[in-house]
Amino acid sequence: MNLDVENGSFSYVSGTPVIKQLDFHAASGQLIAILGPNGAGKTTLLRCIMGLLKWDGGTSTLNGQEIAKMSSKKLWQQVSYVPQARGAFASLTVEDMILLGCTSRIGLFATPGEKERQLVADLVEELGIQRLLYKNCSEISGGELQMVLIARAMAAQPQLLILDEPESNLDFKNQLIVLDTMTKLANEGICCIFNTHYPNHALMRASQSLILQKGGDSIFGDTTEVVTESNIEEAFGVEAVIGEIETPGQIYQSVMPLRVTEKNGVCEKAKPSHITQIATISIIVSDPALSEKINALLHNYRDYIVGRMGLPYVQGGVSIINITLDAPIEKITALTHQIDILPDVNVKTTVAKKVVPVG
Ligand SMILES: Nc1ncnc2c1ncn2[C@@H]1O[C@H](COP(=O)(O)OP(=O)(O)OP(=O)(O)O)[C@@H](O)[C@H]1O
Repeated sequence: MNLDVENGSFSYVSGTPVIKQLDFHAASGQLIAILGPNGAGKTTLLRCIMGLLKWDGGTSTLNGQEIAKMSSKKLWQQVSYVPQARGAFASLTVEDMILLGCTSRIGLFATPGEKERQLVADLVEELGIQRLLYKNCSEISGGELQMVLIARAMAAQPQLLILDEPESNLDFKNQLIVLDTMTKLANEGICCIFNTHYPNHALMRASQSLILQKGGDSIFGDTTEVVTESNIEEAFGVEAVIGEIETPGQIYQSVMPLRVTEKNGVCEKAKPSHITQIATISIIVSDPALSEKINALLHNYRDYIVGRMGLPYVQGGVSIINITLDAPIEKITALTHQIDILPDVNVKTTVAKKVVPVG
């Protein structure tokens, strides 16, 4: 699956752009976060991508085919959308609401069979909402409805899952369930794109991020080059620090907002360093199926890798990979992050104090 937005521009009112000349690429297996202040245009962007709003200029294509020219049947067989869980919802049971997600595959007037009911049972179990199955959607909370809408979208078994603030409204546990579910789907090859108000969630899970600013400017790339302290300040007008929280199993990056600065400049990707540093990255993988994904990631950084040692420790049920890099710090950080967001992988990077000027 490949989704491409080329030169996308949109405004509701002529002369007041919401999105300006956006270029954006998403592929199977990616989990992509879209960030930006309230009213920047994140929902508008999702709606433009899916053809629910018409770009003023530019196109979205899915596997090379322009979305605006696709039949809605063909589009919704491949794409599922989870809108924000606001407003009134039809008086359906949770089970029937989730079964609706199957209609793009089995047809609107077909009766769902045992296979579809089993799929719904599996989904509610995965999302921890079994207790809601026979309740009415009008009698559940906003957060519960959010989980039901995610289950409905997953029931369609899409190639591309687009979610508008899926973790808003949810408590810590359900936020993690949603993040884990999106991560799992991405690792199964689905592409997930989600709007979020949590830069931490982008840092924890997203391989790529897009920040949309008020006025339509945007920046897109690897999460570590986009979700930076300076871009948070430019886009949100908030001074913030990105720190690390170390647990025995993992190091997490976390954003702490400090104060309102009202700065409102243009976001930029982190500038490449003119020095390289020697670093070792130690990886412990407990799921052998992930080795292929890690190899593909390492291949992208092959120009910087100066040493590599793999040690399958079968008795312990893990594989240990040690990588030595000579690379600009942002490449070291980016590779560490790409590995870190994989499930069942521990990664630890040590950077040597000596720095080497490039050239
Ligand atoms: N149908 C509409 N007609 C005119 N203006 C609109 C319409 N929908 C949204 N807007 C405006 O477009 C801008 C972007 O709105 P949008 O909902 O896409 O932002 P958002 O980034 O998703 O916001 P939030 O984070 O608050 O959910 C806002 O200024 C909003 O007021």
